[in-house]
Amino acid sequence: MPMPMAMATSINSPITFHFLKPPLSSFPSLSRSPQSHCSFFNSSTTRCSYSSLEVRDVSYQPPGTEFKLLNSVNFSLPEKSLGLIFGQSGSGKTTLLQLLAGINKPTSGSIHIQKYGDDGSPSQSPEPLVPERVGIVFQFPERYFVADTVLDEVTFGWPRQKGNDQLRENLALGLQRAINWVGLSGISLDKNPHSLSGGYKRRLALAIQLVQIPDLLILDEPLAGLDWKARADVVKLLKHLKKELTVLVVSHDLREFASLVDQSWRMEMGGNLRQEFLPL
Ligand SMILES: Nc1ncnc2c1ncn2[C@@H]1O[C@H](COP(=O)(O)OP(=O)(O)OP(=O)(O)O)[C@@H](O)[C@H]1O
Repeated sequence: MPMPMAMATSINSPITFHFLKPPLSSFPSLSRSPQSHCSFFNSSTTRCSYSSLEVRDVSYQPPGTEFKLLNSVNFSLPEKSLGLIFGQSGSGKTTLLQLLAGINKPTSGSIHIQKYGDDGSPSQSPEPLVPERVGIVFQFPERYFVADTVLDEVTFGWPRQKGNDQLRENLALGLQRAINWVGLSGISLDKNPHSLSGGYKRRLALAIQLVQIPDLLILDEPLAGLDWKARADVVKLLKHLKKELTVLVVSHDLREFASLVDQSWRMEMGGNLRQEFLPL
């Protein structure tokens, strides 16, 4: 494993990095740019601008096959909210997540971020959701850990060449924020990721996706394989994260997510998505 560009000198919070001057002792709370902005018209009326993920008429037919896995999928998810997709195994949920993450391209339809003004109408042209701005945590992410230390795992994809100090400094700042944010700051960065508890492995997988704040954070079955305590921990963490991020979850664990879900959809066999309250 090559040495990471950012070398931790202190393994407990706060993390410090050789190339950061001065060493960080605190970091700002997460903020997204652009943020939603509210105007106050009178004592009872507040109008806010906001952005929304908009999926329009998305269909997907794998190349070389004759059948559609997704059939004209439509939904919107406003920023800083949590949406949950549930449905039968094999209905197409993961297929949809893969399109949102840019792993595959829709056969037809569009996936955009649309900004809205105070009056609720679009304030500019929709922007495509770019894969670099999407964080995705697959099912059982710990199975894909490749490094011997937490620090190497989290910095694995970082640029290694010299001469890009600004980028590396930004990544280091983002890393410190992400580590604190998911509650990993008490964990030694020298620890082997595979020796972490189930819940902490999931936190690490989340931290990796949060170094650069994504426009959309996607989680595929985030509670799968965890014991009851770790499941409760992850749910609590997501409750916190959704205040700042747009989160889309695919899960069968409807009861545990019920208190966090802002919108939900059922994926029906044949790849048809329809809005539906959680069937609890
Ligand atoms: N590239 C592909 N070519 C052909 N069929 C595919 C391809 N990818 C997925 N499928 C099929 O599409 C269907 C939907 O799969 P998908 O993984 O999206 O379902 P899912 O709803 O996420 O299921 P689960 O809840 O079990 O994870 C399945 O029948 C799967 O076998």
